[in-house]
Amino acid sequence: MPKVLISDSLSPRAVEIFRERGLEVDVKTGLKPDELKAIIGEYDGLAIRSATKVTKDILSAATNLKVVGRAGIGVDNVDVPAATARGVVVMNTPFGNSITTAEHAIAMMFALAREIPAANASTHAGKWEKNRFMGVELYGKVLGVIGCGNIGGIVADRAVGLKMKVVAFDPFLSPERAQELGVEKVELEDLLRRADFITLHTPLTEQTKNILDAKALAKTKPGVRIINCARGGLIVEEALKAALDAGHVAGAALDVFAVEPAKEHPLFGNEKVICTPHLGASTTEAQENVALQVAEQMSDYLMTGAVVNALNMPSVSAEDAPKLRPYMKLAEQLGSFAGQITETGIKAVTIEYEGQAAELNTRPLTAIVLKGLLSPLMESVNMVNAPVICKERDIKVSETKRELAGDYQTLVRVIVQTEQRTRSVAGTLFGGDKPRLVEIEEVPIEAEVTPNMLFIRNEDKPGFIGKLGTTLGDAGVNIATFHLGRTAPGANAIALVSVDQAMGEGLLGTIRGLPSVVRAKELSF
Ligand SMILES: NC(=O)c1ccc[n+]([C@@H]2O[C@H](COP(=O)([O-])OP(=O)(O)OC[C@H]3O[C@@H](n4cnc5c(N)ncnc54)[C@H](O)[C@@H]3O)[C@@H](O)[C@H]2O)c1
Ligand SMILES: O=C(O)[C@H](O)COP(=O)(O)O
Repeated sequence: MPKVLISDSLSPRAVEIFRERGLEVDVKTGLKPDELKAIIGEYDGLAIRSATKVTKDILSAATNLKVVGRAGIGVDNVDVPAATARGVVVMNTPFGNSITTAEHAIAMMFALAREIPAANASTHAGKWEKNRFMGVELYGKVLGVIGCGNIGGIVADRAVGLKMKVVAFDPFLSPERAQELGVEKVELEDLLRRADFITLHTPLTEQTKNILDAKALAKTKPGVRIINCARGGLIVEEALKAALDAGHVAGAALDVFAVEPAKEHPLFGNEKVICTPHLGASTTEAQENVALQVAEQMSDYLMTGAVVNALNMPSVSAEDAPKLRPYMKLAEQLGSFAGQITETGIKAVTIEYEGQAAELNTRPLTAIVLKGLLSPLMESVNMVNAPVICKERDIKVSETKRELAGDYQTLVRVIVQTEQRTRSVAGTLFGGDKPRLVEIEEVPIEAEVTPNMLFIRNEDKPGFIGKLGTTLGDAGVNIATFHLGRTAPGANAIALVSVDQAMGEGLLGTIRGLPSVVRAKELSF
């Protein structure tokens, strides 16, 4: 039974779902990195929010881990490349808390405009400072949205409803989407110059880090108010402090900080600054959503192989997973076969999908072909890291699809181009779910893949089969099945022999010495 650890505070719905779906689950929040490292080896899945840092060091001890599920959006607390290298799927819940976070940004904007936190504190203190707090209206003001994706888009929509003029900077925002949202797509400089309020909604990346630095802040409109409910690190906090102190920035509302938890901060105590402790996603609705989604996604993956919302693996829907299962087996066998008969550096791999196979979601199939292909050549390869390894090694991977069936209703062919030659192997499914090899190096053959196999390329001459049978018999190796194929009488032929045990190099040497044998290779699956 797969075992999951919940290491951050998640709605109890997550535990219920894991248990209902047949998984064992432990909840241990507030673990120190060393404590997490000491126990992570026990778990197949790790469910987190933003507090747990899934570092390379933690992953190095995660010997059984298959999936990290982020109940939320940002995965900057997960070393995704390190997880990918170890074959760990990283998934998030991209929409579950977007409305909640957008509402927090809007609440922060109102709070800034009317100084609600300071007015609240003053009133509670019995001061009744009616003349001290003079706000500004949002009506007719320009809101600059930096990053207009899910959350930025919802904020823009709400702001349009408040009769604000919304300008958005987002290189990936299409003109159609901008029009649909009723926002004007602008360059960053333009946004900085025009906005009365600026709200940030990008992920933290190399491009967005410090996007509001001293230079950018200097270009903003005097009296601008800034809201950050995305990630600390987008604003240079010292530069913001200087701009506030100089009176250029009228106020800032921060939900996120460069270092979290932020227990001390140069902006704390500044009455122009409103702070919340990373509460953007903290509503009962959003937490229910993300806990439920992450638990379902992780359970699906661990129990059925379905992949949804993964950042480092192609999606496989719960509906597709059973359809793909026999193909996954076939694709892995073909990849492994091709990998085992390939002896020199691979330059390119093409996977051809014909007939019914061409109608499938082929990305996971291609990923597992690559896993099969690379496994004989290196350790610790899986579907998650195989495409990355190919990229790193300059192995060009391509897919072709032909929906018209040829001799078989469904066919997958793996073509491997090495420095010296091109080799191919193709297979089909008999009866819809039984993988069969049907072609090796363009020679038709029909064979089931079994754990121990002998692959021979030979000249098509009389006497060869008898000699091979005798050689195997003399060595005490039982033949389970024997398949032959040739392109034409007397031409190059192939023998694929399924044997009941491994053979070893000594016996293979004898087989290679038999007349007519061009090449012999022991294969294991
Ligand atoms: N405070 C919280 O509790 C909280 C909650 C949820 C999400 N978040 C943060 O909000 C961020 C946004 O979430 P989302 O769901 O809207 O993500 P999203 O991917 O839907 O949107 C991000 C947008 O940023 C844009 N973008 C990327 N690079 C950019 C750049 N260099 N300049 C301008 N725009 C750029 C993208 O094109 C995209 O449209 C998340 O990455 C997460 O870090 C915070
Ligand atoms: O990226 C997110 O989803 C938010 O930052 C929420 O983080 P949290 O789950 O730690 O509240």
